[in-house]
Amino acid sequence: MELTRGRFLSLLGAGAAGVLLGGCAKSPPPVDVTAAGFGTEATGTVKLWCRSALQAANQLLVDRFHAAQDRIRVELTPVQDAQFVTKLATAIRGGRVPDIVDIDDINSALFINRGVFADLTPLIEALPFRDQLSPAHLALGEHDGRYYALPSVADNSALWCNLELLDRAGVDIDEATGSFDGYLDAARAVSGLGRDVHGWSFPGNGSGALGFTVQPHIWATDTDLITGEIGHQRGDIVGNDALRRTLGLLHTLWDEGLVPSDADADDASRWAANFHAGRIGMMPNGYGILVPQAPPGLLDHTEVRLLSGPDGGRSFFDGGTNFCLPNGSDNPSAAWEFALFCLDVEQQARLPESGYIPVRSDAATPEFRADYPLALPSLEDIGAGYAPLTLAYNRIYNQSDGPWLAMFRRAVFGGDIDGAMAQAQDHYDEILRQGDA
Ligand SMILES: OC[C@H]1O[C@H](O[C@H]2O[C@H](CO)[C@@H](O)[C@H](O)[C@H]2O)[C@H](O)[C@@H](O)[C@@H]1O
Repeated sequence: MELTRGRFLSLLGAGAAGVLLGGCAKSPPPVDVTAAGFGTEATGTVKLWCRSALQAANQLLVDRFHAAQDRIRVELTPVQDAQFVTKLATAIRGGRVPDIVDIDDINSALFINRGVFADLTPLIEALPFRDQLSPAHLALGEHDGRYYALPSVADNSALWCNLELLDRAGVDIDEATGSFDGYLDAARAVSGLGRDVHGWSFPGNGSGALGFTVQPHIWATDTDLITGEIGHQRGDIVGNDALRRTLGLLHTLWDEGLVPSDADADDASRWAANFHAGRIGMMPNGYGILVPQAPPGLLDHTEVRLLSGPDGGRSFFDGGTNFCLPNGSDNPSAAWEFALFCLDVEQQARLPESGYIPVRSDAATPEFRADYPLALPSLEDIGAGYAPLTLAYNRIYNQSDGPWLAMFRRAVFGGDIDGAMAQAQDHYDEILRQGDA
């Protein structure tokens, strides 16, 4: 389905629409990635936009690229996550685009459906490591059987476990982490260790962080909360048993005091502190949040598992970034050369230094396994990763006035699971209808 200008603007929100409605730029010609010599021996400057959260990771790659060759210089511009879509859309409308963007993978489809990114299919299909690339990242960059995005960096959620607490509570990590019954038994046992110790933790007022860490419990059953193809999507909320049981688990954890008592107010800014203090048994979270700030010693008795569904299964949020080349840029050939450099195993295997995970499963070399055991679980089971392909992700999950957080809070803190799901069904459908209208 081709996304009309009206649909595109409504998805971006009123602020972006106001800017973008100002003028009507002509569509630039698509980048021809099949031109002779494309992506080799290029010269000049590459303008790269990255998510500001990933600035350090991108800067390391740029520095190493500069050290490895002297034909191409990369100018890095960090852009706040909340402004990325609007700024890029504005640049596209104005006809002054960067050569390459390292965009949140869940936002790739917004632009791909508008037809403003280069078709990278022949380049991606020719990569010798194409089959090792993260399938979920690739899926977010696919449209009508063509690929418009190259996976670049993974930012995955998983379950982080404090083995010292689990051992003291007499809990076996594998029994504890394979089902909701296992989670609950273990959380009760760990919480019994002391007043300040809790079996579980979640940021009950952090919409995006909850989207990142709670949804995989549902995906582990091969179910999503959104159903249908872009253009015909609706919520799969009422009657979604995996969702109902997930909300039920989280309500029980709250109701029985198995999570910290201020979890209802946490917008994810205080989230990791209790785990770092050694007071949380199990917590869904991301590598980049837990590892860089961890106090000495904690990680020696930390293990990571993928997130389970109610009765088993495994999944994780396959977040992070994709490289995309906006049509109409000055130097796409050099941009692709830089992208390929970043995809080298040598570069990918160093991503945990800046808090991220490779997008190539073959980056799990013996050295990588020895150096970064806590980054391994999602890489070893890369096919279990998922992220929803929708144009409405931000409005449903990342905006704090969206239906996801409202459903979570009414169900988990209010205990009205059925009422919360019924209300969310209507709100999901409304947003998806507007987005697809
Ligand atoms: O929007 C999809 C993205 O989800 C993650 O971000 C969310 O969780 C973070 C905490 O884990 C939170 O700090 C952020 O505000 C949330 O939007 C993830 O970090 C992204 O890489 C992922 O693509």
